[in-house]
Amino acid sequence: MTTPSTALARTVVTALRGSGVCEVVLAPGSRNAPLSFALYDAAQAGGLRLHTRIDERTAGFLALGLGKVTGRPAAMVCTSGTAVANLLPAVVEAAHAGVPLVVVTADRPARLRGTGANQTTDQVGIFGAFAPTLDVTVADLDELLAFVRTHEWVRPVHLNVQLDDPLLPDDDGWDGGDVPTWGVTPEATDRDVAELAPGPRTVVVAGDDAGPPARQLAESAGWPLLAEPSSGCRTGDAAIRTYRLLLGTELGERVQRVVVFGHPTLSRPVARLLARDDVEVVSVRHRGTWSDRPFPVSGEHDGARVTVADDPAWLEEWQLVDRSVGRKLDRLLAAEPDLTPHEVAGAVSRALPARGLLVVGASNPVRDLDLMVAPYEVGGRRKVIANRGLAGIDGTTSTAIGAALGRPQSSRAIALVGDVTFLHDATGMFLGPREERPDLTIVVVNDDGGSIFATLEQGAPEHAERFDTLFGTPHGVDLASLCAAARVPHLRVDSLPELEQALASPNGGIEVVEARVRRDNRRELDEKIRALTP
Ligand SMILES: Cc1ncc(C[n+]2csc(CCOP(=O)(O)OP(=O)(O)O)c2C)c(N)n1
Ligand SMILES: C=C(O[C@H]1C=C[C@H](C(=O)CCC(=O)O)[C@@H](C(=O)O)[C@@H]1O)C(=O)O
Ligand SMILES: [Mg+2]
Repeated sequence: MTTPSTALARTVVTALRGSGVCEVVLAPGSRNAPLSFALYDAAQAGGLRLHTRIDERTAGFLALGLGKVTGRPAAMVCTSGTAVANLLPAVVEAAHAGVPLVVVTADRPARLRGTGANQTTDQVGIFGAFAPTLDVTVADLDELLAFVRTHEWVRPVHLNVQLDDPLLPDDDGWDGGDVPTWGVTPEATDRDVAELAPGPRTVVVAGDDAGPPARQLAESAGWPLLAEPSSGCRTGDAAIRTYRLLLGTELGERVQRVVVFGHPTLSRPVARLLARDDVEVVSVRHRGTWSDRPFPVSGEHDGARVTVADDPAWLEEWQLVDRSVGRKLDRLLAAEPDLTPHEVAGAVSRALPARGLLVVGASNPVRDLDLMVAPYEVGGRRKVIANRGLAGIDGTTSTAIGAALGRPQSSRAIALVGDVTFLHDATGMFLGPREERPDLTIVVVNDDGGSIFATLEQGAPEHAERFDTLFGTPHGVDLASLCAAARVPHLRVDSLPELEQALASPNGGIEVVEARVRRDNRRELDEKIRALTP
């Protein structure tokens, strides 16, 4: 018989494993020592893979990346106090994006709550509705299993484990114990699928995590597919590369109906289209909390299909114009004297082979990719993901490392991020010498600040005097030195051929390719691109 805290911790670990958790990210602490020892033993027994990270923010986003590619919850474990609060960014992103996640926090015993006991705060309910808390005091496996399994993998859950002294096991270890069988929740049978008739000039909008159903509808109906890079369906002949530019033309004005899948977040032209009162919007439900659409819809459904294909002339018109504007965009960029962020995104999208993994950061990189990705072939099994639940720039490096670790079958793993995004998660590169490292090329588009703001209202000349202080935030950080400090190989490139050469010859392991680009001409370049017409 071991100590009560060790017995409780082992029961919690058994419940995690009995709920399908195979990946656990641990941040070191003393109060969570019983959990740490139990996790170590379970990992040794072969029941799960254990990752250790010193920064809980990093741990949270690493677990998020693992969950995004496996579709099963990863768990993250930490000590009490501010460590718990550092998990909130990953929790709210997971909740809004519908990514499974289990948060396990060590806590002082309830008798100390409300006192000045060290490292003791109110951890029960700390994540609000984004991750309901079970305050764990007794080793009740059935209760734990019931709680962790009820969320059906579409939102995080929080186990707050009260652990009392003695915290360390007093036996020779644990064999991981017997693991309850974990059954996958059966697919709901009473799905509500909208039956759509041809006729209205229709486009299919595929936002983040829309998945193949959006493409399948567009292809069977013969409708243009406006798919964001992380939609999971930027594939096939119906996908329109320059849709965000075309929506501002006469073609876009003729749209009468939209079928929307996933979580569209990228562009104002799509947001404007979905808000138009002369356009009917049919919504296909997406995962994630707050799934109500922020625009009027004629109906919410679990799916959508057509009984007969529509007149092909409408799609053919979009395809013809798309090819024309795409050629003009490529010519415009090639005429620029310096390497442009859009060309970086284009090179990265071309370097992504079938079965490859691409993790793209918020801000301009995902938008540049949106303009530059020539739709991939169907069946290429490329996985392009982004943290679009809340479009944060935090934790992107960690998300990419987690996704690469969770998808070892990837033929190649690449991340495309901006410099501020990269700096925001610098600790994502701080892996201990015994930590598993994936092959991952992190392409950093370095324009020494946040260039997206230059393309927004605050980038107008009248704000120039305050712009860099408030929005541009130049930092002058030497990324080579930062990478050296983390012992991560770094290469700087200043031209498209250099970038293409770097992408064609990966080092292996985690590496950074820094593409230096301008930020001073971003607004002007953006305006020239937006002005392109068929
Ligand atoms: C956690 C978080 N903080 C702040 C923001 C606001 N924000 C959006 S984009 C951006 C700048 C990103 O700069 P960078 O990564 O260099 O990309 P660029 O715009 O230069 O392409 C900021 C601060 C955010 N989305 N998330
Ligand atoms: C920087 C933030 O997010 C803003 C980023 C871009 C959005 C945008 O309008 C891009 C323009 C386009 O692609 O068409 C902007 C928006 O949605 O209005 C976001 O607020 C931020 O800190 O919020
Ligand atoms: Mg930048």
